[in-house]
Amino acid sequence: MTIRDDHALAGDLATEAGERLLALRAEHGFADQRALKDAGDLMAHRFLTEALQRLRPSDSVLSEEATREERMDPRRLSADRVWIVDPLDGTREFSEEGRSDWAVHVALWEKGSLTAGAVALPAQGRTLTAAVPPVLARPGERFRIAVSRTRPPEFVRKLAFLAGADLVPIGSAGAKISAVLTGEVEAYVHAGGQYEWDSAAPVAVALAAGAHASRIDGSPLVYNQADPSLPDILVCLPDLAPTLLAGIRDLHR
Ligand SMILES: Nc1ncnc2c1ncn2[C@@H]1O[C@H](COP(=O)(O)O)[C@@H](OP(=O)(O)O)[C@H]1O
Ligand SMILES: [Mg+2]
Repeated sequence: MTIRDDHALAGDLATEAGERLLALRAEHGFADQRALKDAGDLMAHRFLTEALQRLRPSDSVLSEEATREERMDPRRLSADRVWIVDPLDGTREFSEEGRSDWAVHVALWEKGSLTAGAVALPAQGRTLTAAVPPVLARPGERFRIAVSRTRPPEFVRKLAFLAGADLVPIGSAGAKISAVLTGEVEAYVHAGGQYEWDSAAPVAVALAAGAHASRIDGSPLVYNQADPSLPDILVCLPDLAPTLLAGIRDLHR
């Protein structure tokens, strides 16, 4: 790979890591899910961090699979450019045969904002990018809210009831945000725990597409913090944001 612009690099790296994960899945099989998860996380992390080290040697990297010391490296906090990557988001789903709700996230944060991002959905055969973002659908009468398959927040069921929406369980934050952007659902709500790498790349794509993306209290999602915890998020079609934010506020009173 030669030196390319940051958008192209994000897209190429996410796509290539995804292709390697598909090959690993085919080769490894699903008999030992724990081993498949670990092998996928490690292989994709190594591929992305080695490629970024080679192609962007002066940039910092924040990866889910880095060691605690690497994640706490103070140079990241004073850096102008930080790649925020989740080598395998939806690790659980990656290890389940037939599931396509897992993703590779590659985002670039520069001086306070996300300036490039790509989400590869290898088992869906596509990569969404902030450079060429999807065209958003218009909301219909009734709408759908994507939630975690395994950790749906308690209040989201009530929110869906109040808003007249259906809940759609999907694995991976990247796959859920992508589902909002491609019209499979209209919103994604999460609370109770998550990290910067779970949302940076899909949020970069969502914002470029003109979707709403914020914390569930409506405040901005802020990246490259000392503590990478970013425990809650709302991504939705822009017309639905006022209703959903008001509903969430009422349920938390
Ligand atoms: N309560 C929680 N605490 C920490 N991480 C959480 C979480 N809920 C979801 N996540 C992370 O967010 C991603 C999407 O989760 P889910 O599929 O349940 O919606 C997963 O990333 P990884 O697969 O990269 O670990 C998962 O670990
Ligand atoms: Mg993740």
